[in-house]
Amino acid sequence: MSLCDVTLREAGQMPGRAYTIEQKIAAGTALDRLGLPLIQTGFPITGEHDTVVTRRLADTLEAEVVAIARAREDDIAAALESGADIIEVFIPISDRQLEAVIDDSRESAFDAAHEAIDSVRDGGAKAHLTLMDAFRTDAASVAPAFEQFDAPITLADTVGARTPPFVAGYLRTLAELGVSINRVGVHFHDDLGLATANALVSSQLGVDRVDVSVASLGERAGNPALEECVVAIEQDGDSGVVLDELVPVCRAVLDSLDETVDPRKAIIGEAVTAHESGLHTAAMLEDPATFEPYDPEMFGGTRQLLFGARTGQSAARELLERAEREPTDERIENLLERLVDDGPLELDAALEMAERVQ
Ligand SMILES: CC(=O)SCCNC(=O)CCNC(=O)[C@H](O)C(C)(C)COP(=O)(O)OP(=O)(O)OC[C@H]1O[C@@H](n2cnc3c(N)ncnc32)[C@H](O)[C@@H]1OP(=O)(O)O
Ligand SMILES: O=C(O)CCC(=O)C(=O)O
Repeated sequence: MSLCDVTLREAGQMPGRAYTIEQKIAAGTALDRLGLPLIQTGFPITGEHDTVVTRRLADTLEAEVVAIARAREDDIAAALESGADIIEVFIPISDRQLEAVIDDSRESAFDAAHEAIDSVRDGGAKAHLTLMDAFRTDAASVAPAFEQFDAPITLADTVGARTPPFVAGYLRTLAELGVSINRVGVHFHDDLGLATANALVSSQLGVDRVDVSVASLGERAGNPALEECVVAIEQDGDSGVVLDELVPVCRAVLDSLDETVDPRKAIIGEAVTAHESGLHTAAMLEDPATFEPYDPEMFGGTRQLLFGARTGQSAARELLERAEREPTDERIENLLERLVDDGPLELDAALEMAERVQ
């Protein structure tokens, strides 16, 4: 399974955003440190901005650079002009989107996609196909695309309407209809807060490609969070990314784009690897895994043990022992009082206090 990062293209669609070319180049360059196979950079028909970003990143990144295009000659020409390695042609496939977006039939959309894919290949790029709103389309209407097109096909939950049980059932139905799941890519949105869960279910069922974005940046509620998918996949599998760069790269991308996340954001929030509860810190001094799901350092993050008003006798005793002081009852009480007054303190500062306390 390959992860495709879509941050640059999806984040650029968020209302009010006007990233500069240099911001996107910095973000794309940082992303490349993760060793991702695919980085989607933009939609070149929208203008010079996405064309320049795509061209510069296609010239410099190790990852294959993906540009998107409608199934139209002008879009394909613009995408080819941008120098993208892969051009991802997208067409609507649900009845609702066929009517409202292109006012045409599924057969005509397929015909346009065939022509577009031929043009992409004639122009020297690789072609991928995305079926918009696929997850709101009867599987029997989606399965024929896998017979008709030899390109990799991504199925999009364009409005983020689906749940993990639905996604699993949908992919199994496609398999029963003869589709090889290892040809399927998936693109989810987080409108129900389930994009990451949907991505993981798809990954477990053996899809070929999963689209992700840093901190879920993307249209409306965004996409599966890159950092959440990587850490979750790594619990029992291989995400294929450079693990100890994960947190630094995600933060570098956010900095480049001038985006912030809540301190409590999973994996990359500043607060999510900090612990102050007395029962937890006491046990974590012995064995950090007691109260954490993964070692943050494995992903380039840092664990923070804090000592203050919530510290209990066990942790105070351990601090004194580590500071090579006899943990008498009086000393434990004094240390706890000092921690209430001056805390919360990080481990080193708490140890210094334990060294000095009467
Ligand atoms: C699901 C996604 O996230 S897709 C990406 C969404 N991103 C954006 O929309 C980026 C910002 N958009 C834009 O800058 C503009 O909308 C542009 C440059 C893309 C297009 O602008 P315009 O040419 O003025 O057209 P407009 O936005 O009205 O698009 C409608 C046209 O696209 C056609 N179209 C829409 N989707 C497709 C498709 N997948 N394949 C082929 N044609 C399509 C419609 O049929 C319609 O064609 P018509 O003009 O011949 O009637
Ligand atoms: O991923 C693409 O190629 C565009 C389609 C998309 O973003 C979506 O359907 O949500």
